[in-house]
Amino acid sequence: MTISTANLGFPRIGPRRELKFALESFWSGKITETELRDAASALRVAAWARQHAVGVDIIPSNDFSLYDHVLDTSVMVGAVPPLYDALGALDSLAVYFAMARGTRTVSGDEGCIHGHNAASDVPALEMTKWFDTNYHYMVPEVRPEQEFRLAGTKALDEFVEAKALGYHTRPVILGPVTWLLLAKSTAPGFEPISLIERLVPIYAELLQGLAEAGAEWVQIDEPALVLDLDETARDAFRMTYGMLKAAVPAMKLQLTTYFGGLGDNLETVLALPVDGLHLDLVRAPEQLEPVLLSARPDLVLSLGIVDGRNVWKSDLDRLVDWLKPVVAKRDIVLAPSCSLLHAPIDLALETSLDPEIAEWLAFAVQKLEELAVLGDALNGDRYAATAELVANAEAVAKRRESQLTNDPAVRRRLASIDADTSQRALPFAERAALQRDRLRLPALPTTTIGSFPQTSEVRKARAAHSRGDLDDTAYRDFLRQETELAIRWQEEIGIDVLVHGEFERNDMVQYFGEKLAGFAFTKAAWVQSYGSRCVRPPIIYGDVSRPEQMTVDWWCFAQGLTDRPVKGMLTGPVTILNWSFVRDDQPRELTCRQIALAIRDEVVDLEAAGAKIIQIDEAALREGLPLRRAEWQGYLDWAVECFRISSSGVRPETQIHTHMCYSEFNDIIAAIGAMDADVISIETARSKLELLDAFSTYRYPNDIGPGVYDIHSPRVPTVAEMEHLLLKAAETLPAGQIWVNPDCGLKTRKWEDVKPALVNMTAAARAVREAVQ
Ligand SMILES: CN1c2c(nc(N)[nH]c2=O)NC[C@@H]1CNc1ccc(C(=O)N[C@@H](CCC(=O)N[C@@H](CCC(=O)N[C@@H](CCC(=O)O)C(=O)O)C(=O)O)C(=O)O)cc1
Ligand SMILES: N[C@@H](CCS)C(=O)O
Ligand SMILES: [Zn+2]
Repeated sequence: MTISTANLGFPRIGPRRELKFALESFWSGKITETELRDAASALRVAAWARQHAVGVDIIPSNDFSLYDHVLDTSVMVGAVPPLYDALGALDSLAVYFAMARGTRTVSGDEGCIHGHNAASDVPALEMTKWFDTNYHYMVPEVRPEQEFRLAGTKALDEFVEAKALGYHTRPVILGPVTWLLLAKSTAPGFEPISLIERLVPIYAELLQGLAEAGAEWVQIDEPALVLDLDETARDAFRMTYGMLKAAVPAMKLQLTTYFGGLGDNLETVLALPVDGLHLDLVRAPEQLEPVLLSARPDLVLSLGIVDGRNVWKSDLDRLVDWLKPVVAKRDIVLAPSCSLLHAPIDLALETSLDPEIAEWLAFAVQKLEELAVLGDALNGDRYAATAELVANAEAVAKRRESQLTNDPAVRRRLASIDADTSQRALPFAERAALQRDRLRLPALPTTTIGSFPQTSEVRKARAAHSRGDLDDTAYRDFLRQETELAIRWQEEIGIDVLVHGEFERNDMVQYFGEKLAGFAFTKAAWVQSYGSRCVRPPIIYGDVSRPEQMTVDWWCFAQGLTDRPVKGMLTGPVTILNWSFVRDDQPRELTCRQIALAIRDEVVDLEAAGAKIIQIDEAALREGLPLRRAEWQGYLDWAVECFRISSSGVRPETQIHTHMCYSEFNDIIAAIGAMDADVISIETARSKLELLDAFSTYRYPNDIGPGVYDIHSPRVPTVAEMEHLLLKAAETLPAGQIWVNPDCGLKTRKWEDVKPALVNMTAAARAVREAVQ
């Protein structure tokens, strides 16, 4: 029986974020298209060389993208909405980046995503989260009259590019069914999946081209197969793969699933005429047994056994023991559970981690090395792999036994919490009365979500500080100056509840990761979030606690400058958990409860320092929902409890806010209600407040700040527009329940956009106050 190793996708951003810098230079006119394309090619070449050097047998191509692979697929099949027609050829960079970022005739702005300004400008496509990851894709848009054509040659070009270098790759393509299931329709009631028969011939043509160029296998990603699917979607899978196999019999198809188990889709999948099937055995190890029982003997199984979504070394001995009986019976491919897009590239670049912790970790390159060792070990060549297996076993054992992961005080504290810990002392109505008396805010109070523009001066100062070129005092003074300017300006334009601006924070999760015990943070472990934007998720390796205050000094400084209330500003436990690499040696909910207690400590200290309002952001609570509906309630129960643990240590007169972006609340509105925040600010501007229906139908009792200003666009909303939205909100909700704020934080915007927008927002609030009182 043969055993080979495969990769499903390599990180694209580059070990030193070369793609980010090339893109941003191109967008600001500093480099040409040729220079951008050269930089992209250099990254692909380096990635192939690296994977080859590590010993991966099956190396992917077309896993690279200049912005997003879902957008690449839309362009490939000619699904470019007519809005972009005038901008150039369908496969031109002008059209591609217009779809990704919108166009803008005013000053060049790297951060000007998702927006447009002048009448001739076009908006970007909608952007949303890729399954349950922190990666965002551009939502495909289709119409009932949609026609497709093979409009892009990227998959073929990259296969040929690799081949010319001597790498015989397996091209990766996003499958047609998943692409359509992710698409949105411009016509109400029209189901994009009904276009499947028109789309499949384009894929057949692509496969034919790849086969003629010499490709033997193609990896077709269909992660939708791990979701709850109806019969229409299952029929679409049957029809698609039947048609593709019949059209291009010579091409071997590897159907690739990840982010979960096939569950009730298993029977459908095993009946498809594909040649290979990839399973995510990290998320769903239990599916191996039924697959082995029922799969055709000639179906090549690709076993995703190395975690592509986390940073821990695999336990190779355990995997060898588990897989030995399997490889004795059939050909298999060993692979990461999913594309390595979601992992940082190379642990070797990370020079300042505690060596004890570094020894427990594997980033993308190290994960591929693990596969090579496993391949050797399972190929009967245990001897060749012995040294690596021994080293791996030692590292795994050291992590298991390490004192660093275990803090008895945290465990004792967690064991002592009871129902009161997650319960405010009074119900909302009574708290609200006390808060009204104390805060004396006008009707429809104005506020913002927390961050103000992270200008390049702010980032440069922080970079200089961490390099040691700017001392602590100079850095602190610089941040104080920025904070003071922000406070003065908010007072000047008449915002009612102020924020300090978050200038001291590199990121809303990483900042806390750097201050909490049990977390390690990295310097170079970037993971793409969208386009050129990246994050460095902190690594939760041990029991979490808060050794010292994290935000109180900054809040005190800001509050000391003004008589108006300044919000304390924290990231909530669920969001910190969902945007970190989480330890895999205990349930996630246990880690989340530990974070919740740490955040609670900060909330209590902010109150003791005098904060009357404290915001605990839970931007990632909604997106953390499991992919299968049957698992939602279990997650929501502990997620809501964790938020409540973090927010319930304060007196009734202290007002707790929360904020959620990417809000699609209809199906979880009861859980949002159960969080019992005094005020919730949500993203609504883009949906023209449609989201408020969920709150009004549910009779959400607490206060709500529906975002009236779409911060994803540099466009300055007019007073009339925001007035209209507020009046519309007042038709749906009692005016006394409404706050006035933007959709989200303003860190990616520029001051020149933010200032007029917030001036208009306060004017709109004043006008509506008069109208509704
Ligand atoms: C709300 N969002 C967030 C998500 N996840 C998070 N962990 N955080 C989030 O805020 N998920 C959903 C969305 C995703 N949205 C975004 C929005 C913006 C970014 C972004 O801007 N990322 C920055 C990096 C942010 C950061 O860590 N900055 C650091 C380091 C800055 C840096 O690059 N410094 C340079 C030197 C600077 C100079 O000289 O100019 C260097 O180190 O070389 C900081 O500010 O200190 C990005 O640039 O990609 C991400 C997700
Ligand atoms: N307080 C954060 C929340 C973003 S979701 C900010 O304003 O950037
Ligand atoms: Zn937000």
